[in-house]
Amino acid sequence: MLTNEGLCEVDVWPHIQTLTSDVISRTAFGSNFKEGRKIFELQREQAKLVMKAARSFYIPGLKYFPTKRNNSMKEIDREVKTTIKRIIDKRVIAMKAGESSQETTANMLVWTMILLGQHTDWQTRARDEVLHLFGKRKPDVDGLNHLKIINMIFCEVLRLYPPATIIRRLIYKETKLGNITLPAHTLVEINPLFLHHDNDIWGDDANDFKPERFSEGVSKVNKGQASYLPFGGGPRICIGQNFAMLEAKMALVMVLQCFSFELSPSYSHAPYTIITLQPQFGAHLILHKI
Ligand code: HEM
Repeated sequence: MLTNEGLCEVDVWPHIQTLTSDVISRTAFGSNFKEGRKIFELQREQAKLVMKAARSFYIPGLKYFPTKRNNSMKEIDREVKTTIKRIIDKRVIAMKAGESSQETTANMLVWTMILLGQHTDWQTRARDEVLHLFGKRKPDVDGLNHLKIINMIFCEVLRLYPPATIIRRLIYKETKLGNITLPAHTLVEINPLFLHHDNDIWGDDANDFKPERFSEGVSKVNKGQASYLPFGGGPRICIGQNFAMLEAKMALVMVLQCFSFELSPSYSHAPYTIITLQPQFGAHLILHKI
């Protein structure tokens, strides 16, 4: 794959998706990880169909008609259920949480590689930190917890490209929100993407990649408000956030130890949402072996 100059162009997006679904499949399904991975592949297909349905005209009752899309969705649903049942029958604990967690972690990693391919000064700072802590050694958990620059970078990536773009809450009793009174059973949608780009909260440079914002941790940035919500908040906050951060750090450290990279001219910037926030046309990078 490498040219004589030791570089090559790779769309890293599909590889990152394989990596994160492999990690969660092995963690959740143990020796049955191949079947687990199949579930994630089916779910990716399902997400595309759900988005198509959400973007088309709403006709009451249409979902009960045997259209091509409805039939495909039912077929995928059946296959996912049969596969999960097969795994449970073999007495392996299937972790339901894994369904979208591999996707969100993949999103965080891919946007990180894209942004570091663009902001190579931060890539150099991250690599210096990695080489200082680990050299070319395999990273260990203790060392991963000491990564400060990489932590700041991930926080800023999650601010600019929060994988979960919508958080929902169903209000169970009448609630006052500022000067609005919301009746019971109202569905409230919070959009972290808008919140994270709000100039009033983040300043005029809200759209810029500036990991230094997080140099003193997340709580300083929040200023006592819930203005930074990549993992949601409250009692239903993401339970996998530490797992995700550890996994992403491990992967990024190993990439930084082996390669330097920059954005390829064939990369085209098109964030879009298929349940989670993804790069529509992949993530083409030029890798240099180091
Ligand atoms: C960068 C990666 C991830 C992001 C950005 C993310 C984001 C989120 C968000 C926004 C929520 C909703 C929280 C709320 O409603 O307040 C959530 C819930 C959840 N996440 Fe994650 N997540 C990630 C990775 C993971 C991983 C790796 C796992 C499991 C290993 C996981 C398991 C869960 C579970 C089980 C919930 C539901 C919690 C509940 O309803 O009580 N997540 N996540």
